[in-house]
Amino acid sequence: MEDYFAPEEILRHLQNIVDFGKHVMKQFFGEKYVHYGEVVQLPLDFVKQLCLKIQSERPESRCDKDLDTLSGYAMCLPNLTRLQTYHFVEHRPILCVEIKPKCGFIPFSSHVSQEIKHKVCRYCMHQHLKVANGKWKRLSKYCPLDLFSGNKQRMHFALKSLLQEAQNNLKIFKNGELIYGCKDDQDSLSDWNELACHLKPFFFPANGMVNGPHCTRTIIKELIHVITMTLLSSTDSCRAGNVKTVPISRGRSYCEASAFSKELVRNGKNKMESSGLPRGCLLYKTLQAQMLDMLDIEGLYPLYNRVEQYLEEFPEERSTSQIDGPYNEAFYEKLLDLSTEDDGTEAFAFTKVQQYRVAMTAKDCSIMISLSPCLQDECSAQRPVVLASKSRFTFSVSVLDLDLKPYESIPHQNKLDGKIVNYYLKNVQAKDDPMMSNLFKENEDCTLVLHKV
Ligand SMILES: O=P(O)(O)O[C@@H]1[C@@H](OP(=O)(O)O)[C@H](OP(=O)(O)O)[C@H](O)[C@H](OP(=O)(O)O)[C@H]1OP(=O)(O)O
Ligand SMILES: Nc1ncnc2c1ncn2[C@@H]1O[C@H](COP(=O)(O)OP(=O)(O)OP(=O)(O)O)[C@@H](O)[C@H]1O
Repeated sequence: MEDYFAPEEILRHLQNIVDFGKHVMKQFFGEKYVHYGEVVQLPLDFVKQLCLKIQSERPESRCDKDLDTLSGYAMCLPNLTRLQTYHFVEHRPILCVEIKPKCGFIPFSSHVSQEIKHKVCRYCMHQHLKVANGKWKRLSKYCPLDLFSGNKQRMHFALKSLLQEAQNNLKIFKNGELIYGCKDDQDSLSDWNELACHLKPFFFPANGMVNGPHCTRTIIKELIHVITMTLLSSTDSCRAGNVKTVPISRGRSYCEASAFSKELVRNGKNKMESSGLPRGCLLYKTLQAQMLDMLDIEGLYPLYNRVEQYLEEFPEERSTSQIDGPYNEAFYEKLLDLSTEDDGTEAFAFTKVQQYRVAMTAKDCSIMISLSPCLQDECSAQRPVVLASKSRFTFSVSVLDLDLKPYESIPHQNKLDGKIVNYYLKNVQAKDDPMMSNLFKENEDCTLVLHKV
């Protein structure tokens, strides 16, 4: 049975989304990166026609969610596949890369019960379960810890891996139209050739290159370089840069399952570079918000149960606790309390639950990078510019999908965490090369492990 929501409930829900962007995410991520939009009213006829028109374009897996055609309320957002920073000459071609980076850190919480969670990141573990469940056909070599490392070599590897297996983590748009990503049955080689054809005029406008595999590789390299540079750029400053935040160095800075880490070990190198992210870049801000999950779901779940018990006893407290909004300044202020010492109070449990919801949101958001070619004499100090070998781009970086994750999804998170870890332990780690994990131990503890010969 479908849920029916009264128009005023839909309006409240949409207003909550806007408020959350405006009062919370904008503070964490920065003014320029967040576009929270506004709630608008639309004629019902228009909404119905729109719904019919887009139905065939929606991914099948999302079609269980119906579009609301009854309330007449909708969210109006800028088109983030276009440049956000300036009113730019519209007829210029625009390239947009959308990345859903997922969780970029390994839990550092002492509540974690399985050692593997301190070694292998959730994305890499989850990959195996997703392939087993048929969500994707192949494992991806992408590891979020490489992308969030700030080390260019690791970032290049992560981006190349995303280009090889885009899954739902990478999309590329040209002039607002999807040209890459979102297909599981893709043959990445022929797809790269097709992608390179689209990209060639952007990166080699003088057209001095012939086609072929060498040309494709060169163009893909240029693309990866440009994405890396924009991801490391700091085009905004915000309050969270000045307030106390979770030290980014907490937890391990690499994931044992990353193909990049494994390759290093195989080549006899045991030093994993993590150059660190510049404080102003969007990746850094995303990671900061993700790290509001300080207790891990294992430490958080008992607190969720405490909140549940309390609300059962005092249901009227649900509105004062702001679980369902309003997501205003006061809500934001409460999120800044980073203490992890449990004093046994409901207040502590409420704060940690809300922080966890914000962290979950940041773990599932997407980054949009829009690039538009510009000429040398058009560059000015106010316009961020990124250089490729034979071209230059002005760009904007934005964050997308910032609706606060529901309180009700916490039990699901808890179950899923167990499933991911158990599947990995049973089906993957058990079969892994034991030599490999010994090498990692050497690297981690800086002690010599003597192997029997
Ligand atoms: O739990 P995860 O990590 O699988 O994330 C879900 C995403 O799957 P992914 O792992 O990115 O393929 C999932 O992505 P897809 O819809 O499968 O592309 C959703 O973003 C889901 O959010 P929501 O429940 O629709 O609000 C996401 O659920 P939340 O956990 O963020 O609620
Ligand atoms: N403001 C925007 N500008 C450009 N593209 C967007 C914008 N918002 C969403 N998109 C595109 O639409 C995709 C889906 O967006 P999002 O996840 O926010 O939709 P949703 O409402 O959760 O979808 P669903 O109705 O399937 O649940 C994004 O991954 C992105 O490619």
